This record gives sequence, structure tokens and C-alpha cells, in this order.
Amino acid sequence: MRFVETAVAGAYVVEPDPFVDERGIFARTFCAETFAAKGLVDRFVQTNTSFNPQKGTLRGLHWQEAPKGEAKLVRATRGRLFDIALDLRADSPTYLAHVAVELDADRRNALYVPVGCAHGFLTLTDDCEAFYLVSENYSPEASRAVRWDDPAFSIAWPAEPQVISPRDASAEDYAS
Ligand SMILES: Cc1cn([C@H]2C[C@H](O)[C@@H](COP(=O)(O)OP(=O)(O)O[C@H]3O[C@H](C)C(=O)[C@H](O)[C@H]3O)O2)c(=O)[nH]c1=O
Repeated sequence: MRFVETAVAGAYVVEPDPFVDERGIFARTFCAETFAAKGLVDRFVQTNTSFNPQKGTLRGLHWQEAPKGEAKLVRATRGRLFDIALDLRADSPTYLAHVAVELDADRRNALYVPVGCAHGFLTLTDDCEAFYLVSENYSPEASRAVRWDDPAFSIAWPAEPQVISPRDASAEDYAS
């Protein structure tokens, strides 16, 4: 697997190195040793999946506050996602920057989201499924959200969301 740097310090697009033969494709999609050598979180305690029947479904942008911060390794397992990692680490050189990447089930690429970054996506196809590893257990008390169209972030989404939860649509303006 290859790690491609992004506009957010410590966030990487993870591209697989597929083994192709007459049976099809095999690719390693996570390896603790490789992630540790890269200085990334190498231990995940939860996997999440969301299935989104309608194109234009927006989930996020979410994160958990310290000490329940989560690193995530996100991929599309069906369809395509416009995936965002947003840097909310006040001491980061890329504070308030974001990376936008198209995650494609057919390409099997992934986005590594560091602790302290918010994560969200807009689905680009119907019947789109996200699957992600998470490095911290779910904590409703530590869960936070920022709004997809908050002017503080200037995220250029490819389309307006067609489906969004009331919580996500009404998240307050970010106050650094
Ligand atoms: C995240 C989570 C949620 N839940 C429960 C809480 C709610 O009753 C229900 C749906 O949760 P929520 O509306 O937060 O689901 P999403 O909007 O898809 O949340 C996710 O969306 C963005 C894209 C993320 O990166 C996060 O992993 C996660 O916040 O599942 C759990 O039981 N465990 C969990 O780990």
C-alpha cells in the first residue's frame, strides 16, 4: 500500500498495491506494521459501516473530543464517496485546512483521518456504502459536529446534499 500526502498534516490517501492473477485481485488494505512505520495509529478498536441508498447523502462532519479522539481509515465498499478530513487541531500547521478525496469501491483507495480531525462525506452514487476502522470506542458525550457549509472551512462540495440528518444540518458555526 502507498501513502499519498494531503493538504492536512498526517492525513493520507492510502492506495492499494493489488496482486492481480487469473482469479482476480488481492490487496492488503491495512497493516499495523506498515502503519506504525509511517507513524500512524496502528490499533483500531471498532469498525463502522453506513449504507446510503440515495446519491447526495451527507454524513458529518464529526469527531470525538480528547481524550476520546479517533483516527479513522475510511473506504467506500460500494459506489463512490466525496470524503473530507478537516483539521481541527489548533496546534497543527494545517489547522482548518481540509482534504477532499473521491473514495471509490472499484479503486479500493482509502483516507486515513488523524486524531483531532473531523470526518464527513457526500455520496456520489446511489447504494453507496462506507466502511471504516476507528481507533477509539464510540463516546456520545465526546461526539461533536461541524456543519458541511460552515464558511470557516470553505469546502467546495460537488453538489448540495439531498439527504442530511437534522443534527448535521443544524450544527452551529465553528468557533475556534
Ligand atoms: C458513530 C456511532 C454511532 N452510533 C449510533 C448513534 C446513533 O444512534 C446511530 C447513528 O449515528 P450517527 O447519526 O452519528 O451516524 P453517522 O452520521 O453516520 O455518524 C458517522 O458519520 C461520520 C461520517 C463519521 O465519521 C463518524 O464515524 C460517525 O459520526 O448510531 C453508535 O452506536 N456507534 C457509533 O460508533
